[in-house]
Amino acid sequence: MSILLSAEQLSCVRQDRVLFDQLSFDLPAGQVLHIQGKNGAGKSSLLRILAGLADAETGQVRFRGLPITSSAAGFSQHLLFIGHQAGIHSQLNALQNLEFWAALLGCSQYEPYQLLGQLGLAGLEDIPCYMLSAGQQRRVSLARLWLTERPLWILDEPFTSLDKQLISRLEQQLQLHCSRGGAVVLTSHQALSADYQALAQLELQYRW
Ligand SMILES: Nc1ncnc2c1ncn2[C@@H]1O[C@H](COP(=O)(O)OP(=O)(O)OP(=O)(O)O)[C@@H](O)[C@H]1O
Repeated sequence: MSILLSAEQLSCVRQDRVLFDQLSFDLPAGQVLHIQGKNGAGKSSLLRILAGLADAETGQVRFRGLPITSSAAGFSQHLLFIGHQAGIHSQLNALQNLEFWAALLGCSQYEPYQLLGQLGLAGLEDIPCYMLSAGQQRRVSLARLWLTERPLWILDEPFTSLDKQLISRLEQQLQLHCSRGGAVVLTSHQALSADYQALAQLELQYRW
């Protein structure tokens, strides 16, 4: 399998605390990398570095062999990053958020009502997102995963606020993405339950 993403000797310091040091790994196409660790261990910091949103103290990140800093704009075309925040426009409704992302992600072949139905949002299409529950807002946010062909997904706590049914549906989508040659880096405090063709675990130890 070809390597999509490589972390090489990454070190990260926040508030004079070394979160991780000399961290290296490869993420092949088809793999899910599940990053775990206690609160404050540095999981989100690592994801932001992998996504090119923050700098490491040392080391570098490569996408398909090239440093992501060599073409940040090019790299971002291959990446879907969903952080802690839902990242939705709260004044817009679910349908309008979908339209925005579909345009941004260059997706023209999708059935918005069908997708929202799949995500358990049927009947809620016209309500401004700020009126939705936390789990419903998370569902709207995750709709992006059904709208993109970008190969690399970096997802910070994607299962937060989701009920069991949606967790299962999301895991199916991750499996499908990997079977198509994509790869996923995610953080989660809970174990993954689907049967992934390639699943790697990385535990970040909390350092004082
Ligand atoms: N931008 C920043 N400036 C200063 N300190 C930061 C910054 N971002 C994170 N930190 C610190 O780095 C440490 C790790 O934070 P991070 O969010 O990466 O942890 P985490 O493992 O994702 O935690 P959680 O499981 O609670 O989400 C924390 O102590 C935090 O206060």
